[in-house]
Amino acid sequence: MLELKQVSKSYWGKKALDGVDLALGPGEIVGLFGENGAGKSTLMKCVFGFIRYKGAITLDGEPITNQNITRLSFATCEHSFFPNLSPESHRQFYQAHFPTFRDKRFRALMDFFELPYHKPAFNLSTGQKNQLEVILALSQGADYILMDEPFAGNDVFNREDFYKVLLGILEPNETVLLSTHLLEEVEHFIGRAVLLRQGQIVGDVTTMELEEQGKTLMDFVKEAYHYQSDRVIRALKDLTGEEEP
Ligand SMILES: Nc1ncnc2c1ncn2[C@@H]1O[C@H](COP(=O)(O)OP(=O)(O)OP(=O)(O)O)[C@@H](O)[C@H]1O
Repeated sequence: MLELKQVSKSYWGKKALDGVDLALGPGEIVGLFGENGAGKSTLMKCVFGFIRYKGAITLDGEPITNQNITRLSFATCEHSFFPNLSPESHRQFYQAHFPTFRDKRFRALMDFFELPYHKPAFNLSTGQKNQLEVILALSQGADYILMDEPFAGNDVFNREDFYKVLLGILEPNETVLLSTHLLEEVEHFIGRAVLLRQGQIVGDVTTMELEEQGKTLMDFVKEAYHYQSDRVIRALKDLTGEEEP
């Protein structure tokens, strides 16, 4: 289990995460949602120890160190691959460094996305770079796969088909935490939705619970955010100074 207990993070005195408690169990596929600046990327960066934070993050009760960090993998829209290396060189590097590397999955996903094996990563398009990032995170052989807006800039067919493929290849003990703004696209892929607002968890629900309540993921997010549907009209009125007809 990946567990965050009372995790807080401030940047220059301003809170980005505020007392977050979250536990992810084996095999869960969890969507992490929230408005821009809600703290989604900060939460993931804390898990990997990229930034300092207050509170505790543990993996099966142990702190995350060099001993267990390979049980986690990360796909970020900021990209973490080596720009000068080709996908094939990444494959060889991962195979040498991660005993759990899933070569068959790597090749299957490379074929699915039709990525070139021998082109340096910096020569790939933005969408292809995202694909390589995701392929590496999924092939590392990690138990916990965290993805932060992995497909910002990818076309809709690629994204939708990818989620279907992902559901087909994930093994029952693999856990995914996926941050995205594309609620509708991942609604049928995830089993649980966690909602962040101003650094705090304001919603945590399984998709089965939503179904029982007859709600969509969008309903849930709007409710938890107290979304005001007249926001646009009010903003336009303020900007143009015009009264409503
Ligand atoms: N390096 C930084 N220095 C200062 N403030 C930061 C830094 N990184 C993030 N922040 C601030 O922390 C808060 C949370 O940012 P974060 O990137 O975690 O949000 P997010 O939910 O991932 O947003 P988005 O959906 O826009 O990617 C924001 O107010 C942001 O401005």
